[in-house]
Amino acid sequence: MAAPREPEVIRDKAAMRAWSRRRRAEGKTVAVVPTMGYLHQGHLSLISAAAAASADPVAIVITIYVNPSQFAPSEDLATYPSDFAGDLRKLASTGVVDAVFNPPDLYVRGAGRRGAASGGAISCLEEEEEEAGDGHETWVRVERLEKGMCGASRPVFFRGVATIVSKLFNIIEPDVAVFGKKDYQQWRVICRMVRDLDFAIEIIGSEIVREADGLAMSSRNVLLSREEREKALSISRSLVDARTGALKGNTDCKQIKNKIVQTLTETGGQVDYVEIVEQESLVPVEQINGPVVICVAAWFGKVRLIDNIEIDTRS
Ligand SMILES: Nc1ncnc2c1ncn2[C@@H]1O[C@H](COP(=O)(O)OP(=O)(O)OP(=O)(O)O)[C@@H](O)[C@H]1O
Ligand SMILES: CC(C)(CO)[C@@H](O)C(=O)[O-]
Ligand code: BAL
Repeated sequence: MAAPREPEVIRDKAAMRAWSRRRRAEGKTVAVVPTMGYLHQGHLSLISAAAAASADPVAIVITIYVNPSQFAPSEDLATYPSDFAGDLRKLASTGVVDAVFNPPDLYVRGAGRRGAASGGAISCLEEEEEEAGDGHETWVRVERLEKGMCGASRPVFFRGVATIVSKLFNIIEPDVAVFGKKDYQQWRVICRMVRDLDFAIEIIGSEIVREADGLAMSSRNVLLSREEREKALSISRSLVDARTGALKGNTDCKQIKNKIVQTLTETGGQVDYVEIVEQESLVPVEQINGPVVICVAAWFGKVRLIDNIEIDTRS
């Protein structure tokens, strides 16, 4: 384990790009871990994956930026948890993080929005509706992969994610970027975007880190009441049961999905979706007979949680 070390905090994009270029000139591999902050052990596991990404010395950059454009106006941008000082302490304790990129705002705001709203709790969707001005208007879309699952209930989510990740890639110019498989569809969307747009960046998908009782770690978990958290354990339990069943031959997707929906509903969750899809294409399947992933999103109280489990009945 490395000795604790304070990372450098960089807020300006030109300074970030210059920092990154200096590290590359020193012969280092630059690895980035994009996050929205309120860091937990899941994020720290991505940092470990970044540190192990190359035999060359690795310069690790964590981005902490709550991207307004991936939230629709009805979503939880305003209540998204944050604790920058706590995040810095956790990052320092790893001893391997070199820089934190924490910009105040990464969007050019139109004339009507300049000043007061900059960086605040405002969705770019709202801005588009309110002004047809000179603000940000360029979007990256991964047209098919963004449509189902989380894309169905969060209409601007993947457009916002693909756009901000492209911007971060253009600013930091990393060699490697690490994403968690907890956000499975997001990881696949980024992989496809990188392939299609020829970003010269290796994308690493890192395994889900769970609490001891199985709950997938997530920044939003802090918003759950004790009762909601207890009920939310039904997500990981039902996924593990489905996997165990599938490996024993219960491979009918309709039955598996119905069972998960029933379990989540009976424990007080409100199901957004349960889907069983091919791992890479995210195309829904009717029968499990190859590498698939079961993806779930469900509300417990006011908190929407996602989780998934990969299954390959051939292995
Ligand atoms: N439990 C986890 N295991 C592995 N990776 C994770 C885990 N939780 C988050 N990540 C990854 O960390 C990166 C940053 O995610 P983010 O900052 O949104 O945290 P989060 O815990 O997913 O928050 P949210 O509550 O918004 O879902 C993403 O690539 C995400 O997949
Ligand atoms: C990738 C990301 C940092 C883009 O804002 C975000 O969606 C997240 O934290 O998963
Ligand atoms: N981890 C995904 C970020 C979001 O839910 O907006």
